Amino acid sequence: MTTHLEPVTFGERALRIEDVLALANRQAPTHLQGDAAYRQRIAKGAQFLDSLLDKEGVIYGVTTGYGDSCVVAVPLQHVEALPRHLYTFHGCGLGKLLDAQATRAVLAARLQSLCHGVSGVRVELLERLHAFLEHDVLPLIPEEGSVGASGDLTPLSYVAATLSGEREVMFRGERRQAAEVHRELGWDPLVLRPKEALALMNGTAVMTGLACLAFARANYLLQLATRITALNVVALQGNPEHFDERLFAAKPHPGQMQVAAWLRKDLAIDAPTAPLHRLQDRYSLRCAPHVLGVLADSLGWLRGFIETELNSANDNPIIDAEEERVLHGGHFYGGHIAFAMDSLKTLVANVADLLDRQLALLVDVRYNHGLPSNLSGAPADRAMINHGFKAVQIGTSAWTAEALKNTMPASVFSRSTECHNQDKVSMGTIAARDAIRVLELTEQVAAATLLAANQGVWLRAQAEDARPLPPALAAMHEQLAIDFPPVIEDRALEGELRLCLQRIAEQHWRLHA
Ligand SMILES: N[C@@H](Cc1ccc(O)cc1)C(=O)O
Repeated sequence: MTTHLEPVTFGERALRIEDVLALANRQAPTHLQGDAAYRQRIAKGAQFLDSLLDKEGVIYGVTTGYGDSCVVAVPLQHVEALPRHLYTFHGCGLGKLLDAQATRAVLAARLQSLCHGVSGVRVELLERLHAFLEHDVLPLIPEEGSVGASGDLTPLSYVAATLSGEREVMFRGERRQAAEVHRELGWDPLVLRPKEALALMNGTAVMTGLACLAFARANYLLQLATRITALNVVALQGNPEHFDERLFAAKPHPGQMQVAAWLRKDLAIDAPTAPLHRLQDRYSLRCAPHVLGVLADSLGWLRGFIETELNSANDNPIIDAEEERVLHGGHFYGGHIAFAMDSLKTLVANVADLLDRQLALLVDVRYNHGLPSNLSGAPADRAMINHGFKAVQIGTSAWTAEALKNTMPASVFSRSTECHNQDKVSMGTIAARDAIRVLELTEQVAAATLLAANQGVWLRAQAEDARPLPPALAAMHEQLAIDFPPVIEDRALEGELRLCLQRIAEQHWRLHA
C-alpha cells in the first residue's frame, strides 16, 4: 500500500469522495473511531435491540420476516437463524464480479453508513468490516440483481456472507473460500446478531461506492477534455477569442466560466487575438465551455448528493437507542444516487460527443485548415499508402455511439417487485453501473482524441513559420512525447491507446486543479 495520504477515519466525522477513492486505490491507511464514548454509543444500539428482544417486542426484520413478509411473526427460538437466511436466500447475484477497487469502495460506503450509529449493530461488526478493508479481504460480489431500493440487498449479501465465513473472497491476489481466509488470519467468522444481516444489506452501499468512483473519474475527465480542447484549438488554428473573459462574464455560469478560464490559461491568452481562419469556429470548439461547463457546474450538486448518501444511515429500521425507539422507514431507497448517476452518464456522454466532433474536424482536410489527411505524418511520396488516424477515428465513432446509447435513464424503469412491497424502486445501481460504463467509453474517446490532438500539434510545429506553444501545452506536449511518438508511418495504435487509458486512470497529468 502506498500511504501518501492522510489516514481515513470511519466514525462520526463525514467522509469525502476523495477518502473513498484513496481507500479504493489502497493509498491511505484507515482507522475506526475508537474513543470510549463512541464505542459505548454503538454498543448501546445493539444492547437496546437485545433488551427489546427480551421483552419480545415486534421488531421488523428481527422478529418478523423480511419485506412483504413483515406480517409473518418469527418466534423467539428462530430469531437467531433469521440473519443467515437473509444473506443465504439473497445469494443469487449474477453478472460480472465487481473489481477490487469497486469492492473496496462498497465496503467503505457500508462501513461509514453503519458508523452513523443508528443501525443497531455491535462494535465487533464494525471492527470486522474495517478489518476486511484493512487486510484487503474482498468479498466476490456479482454486480447484477439489485433494484436499488430495498438497498443493494443481493450484492451486499456477499458482504454479510463473507463476514460470516461463507462464500468466496479475493485475498492476496487469489480467489479463496472466506472460511479459509478467516482461519489464516486467526479470525472467528462473525455469527450475525438478529438485526445485523439486515443492517449490512438493507442500504445503498454498492451504488454509492460506485458513484464515488464515477465522480472522481468524471472530475478528471472534465479537466482532460478541457486540455484536449486547448490542444485542438492550436492544432486546428481556431479562434481563441471564443474564450474571452468578458464574453463569459456576460453568461456567468461558474463552471462554464471556469472551463473558459482554463482554456485561456492553456492557450496563454490575455489580450484579444485576430482569427487566423474563421471568424467563428464550429461549435465543438466555440461552445466547448458551454458543453463542458454543464458538467463542471453539476459537480457541486453531484458531490452533495453522493456525500450526503455516503454519510447517511441508509438502512431500515433505524435504531434510536437514545430515545429507545425503532423507526421504520425507507432509507434504503437510492433515489438521489440514481438521479445523480443518470445525470452524470448524460453529462459524460456529452463530453464523448464533443471530443468525437473535434476529432472529426482534425482528420478531415475540408475542416482542418491545412493539416494532412487523417493526420498522417508520412512524407509526400508515401502519403498515398498511409492512413494515420483513420481507424482511430472510426473506433472513436463507435465508442461515442455506445456511450450515447447508454444514457437511457435507469430510474424511470422502476418495477414493482417483491409481491408489491417494493412497488417503487430506484434502479440506482444500474444507473451507477451505466455511469461507469459511459466513463470507460468516454475515456477511450479522450485517449484517442488526446493522441490525435497531440499529433496535430506536432504537425503544426513542423511548419517553417510555426509559433511556439504556450507553456502549459508545451509541457503537456513534451510529456506526451515520452510515451507517444508522432505517427509518421502507419502503426497499430492499440498499445498506445491502452497506455493512454492507463495514464488517465492513474490521473497521470496534473491538469487544471
Ligand atoms: N428493504 C426491506 C427489507 C427486505 C429485505 C429482504 C428482502 O428480500 C426484502 C425486503 C425493508 O426494510 O422493508
